[in-house]
Amino acid sequence: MSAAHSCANSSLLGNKEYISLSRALSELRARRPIRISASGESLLALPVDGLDEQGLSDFAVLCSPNVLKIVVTRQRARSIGITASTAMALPLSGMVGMSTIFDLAANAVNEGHFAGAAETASCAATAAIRLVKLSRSLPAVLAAEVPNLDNDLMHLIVTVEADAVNRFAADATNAFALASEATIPLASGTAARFVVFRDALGVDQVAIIVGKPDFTQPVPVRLHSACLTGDVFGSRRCDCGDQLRLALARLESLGGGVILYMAQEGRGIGLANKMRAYRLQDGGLDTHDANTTLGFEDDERDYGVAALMLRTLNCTRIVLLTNNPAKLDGLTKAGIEIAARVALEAPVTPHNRRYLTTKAVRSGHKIINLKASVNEKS
Ligand SMILES: Nc1nc2c(ncn2[C@@H]2O[C@H](COP(=O)(O)OP(=O)(O)OP(=O)(O)O)[C@@H](O)[C@H]2O)c(=O)[nH]1
Ligand SMILES: [Zn+2]
Repeated sequence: MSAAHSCANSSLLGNKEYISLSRALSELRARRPIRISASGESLLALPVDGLDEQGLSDFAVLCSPNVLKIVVTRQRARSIGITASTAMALPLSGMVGMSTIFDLAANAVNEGHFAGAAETASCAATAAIRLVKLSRSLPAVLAAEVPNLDNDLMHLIVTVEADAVNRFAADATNAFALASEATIPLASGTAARFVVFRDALGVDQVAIIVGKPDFTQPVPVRLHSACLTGDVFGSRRCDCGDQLRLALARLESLGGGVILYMAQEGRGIGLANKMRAYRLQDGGLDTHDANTTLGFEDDERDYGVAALMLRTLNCTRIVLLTNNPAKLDGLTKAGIEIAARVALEAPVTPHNRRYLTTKAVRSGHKIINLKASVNEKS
């Protein structure tokens, strides 16, 4: 099989914009500041996630005398009591420490430490959040206007344009190449071909061709988002592991099919943030509100990459195994023809009932077992 969608040209002689963006992303992952420019402004930005007191103090010195702001998404702003329809920047008073900053970014309601009123985040600040999100960090950054300094340190800081960030975010996940493939015998006795794609951010996405599907007919496909806790360890908080095993058995009984195992842990927020969301759920929030309290969408997934993978496999007419209407919608919009949907109903248990009910009520998941089990009880 040959690569269908090669990565954006990342050689040194390639696209300069792409190179500076991927460098900026590496800087953010290493918890170092970057500079983001937009018309009329230039900001230094640093992710809140993973920052310690020393990092905060170094950043404050670097930005001095300019005021530090914390930039949060509209969802996070709302959860700390600010009416917002865009990302917001909150000026900080001089003496705040990391615990206050982290509270503002992700924890409790804490409105007492803004030095001034919340402002609509600028283009550069909004782009900073977008880039930080690509690194699977909490969507919150510290930002300040670039101080009027011309020293060696300033020259070391990677600079990107806000517009370029937006182009990069849209393109990077959809530019991917075939990395490798191999055949693996499964415990059930079926052979499966694991085809690994790698996107331009270095993230691996896997298509597992189970058995020998007939590609001249609509191919049975399970589009599955990674869930370490459920898929590997059988967590009872969700139905993921059960659904994965049901899907595999179903594909085998249908003579073969494809599992797209997507690196979209926690509905796209990443494993660390999923654990943060679980802690908020332990405090009483449901799975949707926990995501938005952390500043994310309730579901951050995009199914465009899955559609590209299917196209690469010559699999554009499918039977989709799912209860999730957003998957049907996402793949259809990306040009995949869905000949039929097959439900994938995991057992409802006391542990997962609340989670499944939220999915049914708030995301429209079609879960008949849930109704049956509710009726049984009443
Ligand atoms: N943020 C968050 N993610 C969760 C939680 N519980 C499970 N997940 C993630 O939710 C995703 C579930 O994905 P899928 O199994 O593909 O499916 P789905 O959206 O439930 O739709 P189906 O196709 O019907 O299974 C996985 O990425 C899990 O890691 C939770 O409480 N919070
Ligand atoms: Zn799960």
